[in-house]
Amino acid sequence: MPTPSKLNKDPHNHYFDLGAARQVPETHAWEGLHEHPVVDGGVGAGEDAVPVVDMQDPHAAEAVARASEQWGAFLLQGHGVPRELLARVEAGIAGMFALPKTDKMRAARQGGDPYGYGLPHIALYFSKTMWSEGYSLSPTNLRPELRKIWPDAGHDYSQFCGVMEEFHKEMRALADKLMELFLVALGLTGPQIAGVEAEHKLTETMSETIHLNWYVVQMATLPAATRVSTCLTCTLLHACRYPKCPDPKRALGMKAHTDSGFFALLMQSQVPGLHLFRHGPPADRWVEVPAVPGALVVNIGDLFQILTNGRFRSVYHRAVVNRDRERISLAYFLGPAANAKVGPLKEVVGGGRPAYRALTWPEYIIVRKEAFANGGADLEFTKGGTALEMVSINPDDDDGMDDQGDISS
Ligand SMILES: C=C1C[C@]23C[C@H]1CC[C@H]2[C@@]12CCC[C@@](C)(C(=O)O1)[C@H]2[C@@H]3C(=O)O
Ligand SMILES: O=C(O)CCC(=O)C(=O)O
Ligand SMILES: [Fe+2]
Repeated sequence: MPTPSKLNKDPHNHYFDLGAARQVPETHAWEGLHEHPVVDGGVGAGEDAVPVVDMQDPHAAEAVARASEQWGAFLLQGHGVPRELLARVEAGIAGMFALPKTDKMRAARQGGDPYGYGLPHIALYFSKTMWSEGYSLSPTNLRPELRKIWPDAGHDYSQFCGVMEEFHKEMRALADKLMELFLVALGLTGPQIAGVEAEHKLTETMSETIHLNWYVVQMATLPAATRVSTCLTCTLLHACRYPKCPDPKRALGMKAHTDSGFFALLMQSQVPGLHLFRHGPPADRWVEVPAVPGALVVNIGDLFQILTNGRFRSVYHRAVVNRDRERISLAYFLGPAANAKVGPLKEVVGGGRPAYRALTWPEYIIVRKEAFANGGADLEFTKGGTALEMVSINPDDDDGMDDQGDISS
C-alpha cells in the first residue's frame, strides 16, 4: 500500500482498487465533507431548484442571464443533442472504464500533462485521493490517444471513437450556439456581438477538452449484481434513498473546484452526485443537481467570470460518490485559445472599470496553482474564489485601464 505522500506525488498512478475496497482508507478519507448541508435541487423545489433553460424558448437569453448571475450553472434542455446519442456515449465510456487497469494505464497522464487517464489535474494539489477515475482528452486528437488503450484498433476502438466523434460534432455546434446566447444574455446588441466576434474571434478560436469521470461504487460489499441499480439495504429495509445510504461519508468523487475555462457542458448518468455550492443566507449549502433525462448541465468557469467582468459567476462544485450506484459524467470544456489574453469585454465594462486583469488560460492555471500552494494542500479554497481574487484589479489602483482585455492577442 503506498503512503499518502507517494500517492500525492504520483496521483495519476494509483495502485488502489477502488471497486474491491471494503473500507475507505485514510488516503481517501476527506475532512469537512459534511460541513454544509446538502439540499435537493429538484426542479420545482423553491429557491434551491436548479435553474432550467430551454434553448427553444424565445426568452432563453433572460433565463441564461438570471442563472449565470445567480448560480453560475443551469440545466439545459432543448439543446438538440439526441438523447439516444447521449446514451451511446455513456455506454461507450462505461465500457472503456471497465477495461483492465493495465490497459488504461497505458494512457496514464504523465506529470503535469493536461491529457491522459488518471485522476483529474487538480488532484496534484491535495494530499487526499479522490474516489474516481478520470480521462482528459482532446477531441481533435481522439484516435491517436485512444490507440494507447486499444493498440489493436479493433471493433471496440472503432465504435468508441465513432460515437465520441459524433458527439463532439454535436457538442461543438451546441457550444457555438450557447456562446452566442451568453452574449445576448449579457445584453449585447447584434452589431456588438458581430463586433466582439470580428475583434476577438471568440467562438471561432474557442478550444474544447473532454474530461470523463467514473465514480466507482464505494465498497464492494454487495454482490456485483445488486450493485448495478439499487442498494440492497435500502430495498430490504425500505429505509433510505440515496444520499442517505449509510456509508459514503468519507470518500469524495471530485474535490470541490471551479472549472477554469469559459464554460462546461456536463452530461451525467441517471445517478445524482453533482453538488453546486450556494452561499447563504439563509445558510451556505450544497445543492444536489437532479439527474434529468436528456438534460445537460452548464457550468460557468473562471475565465468567463473574467470575460464578463464578474457579471456571470463561476460555480464552485463537487461530485460525491454513493455506495451502490456507479456514476459516469462527461465534461465538455470550452475555453479560449492557449495564446489568447482574456480580460473583461469592453462592451460589458462600458463606462465602468475592468474588475480583472487580462491573462491567458495557461497563465491563469499558474495563478490557481499559487492560490492552492499559498493556502496549503487541503485548503477549503474560499469557495473557489482565491485565484480570481489574485487576478482582480483593486478599485483603488490606478493602473486598471492598461489591463483591459484583448482576448485574441
Ligand atoms: C482543459 C482543462 C480544464 C481542466 C484542466 C484541463 C484538462 C482537464 C480539466 C479538468 C477536468 C476535471 C476538473 C478540473 C478542475 C481538473 O482538475 O481537470 C478541470 C480543469 C479546469 O477546469 O481547470
Ligand atoms: O461528475 C460531475 O458531475 C462533475 C465533474 C466535474 O466537475 C468536472 O469534470 O469538472
Ligand atoms: Fe468541474
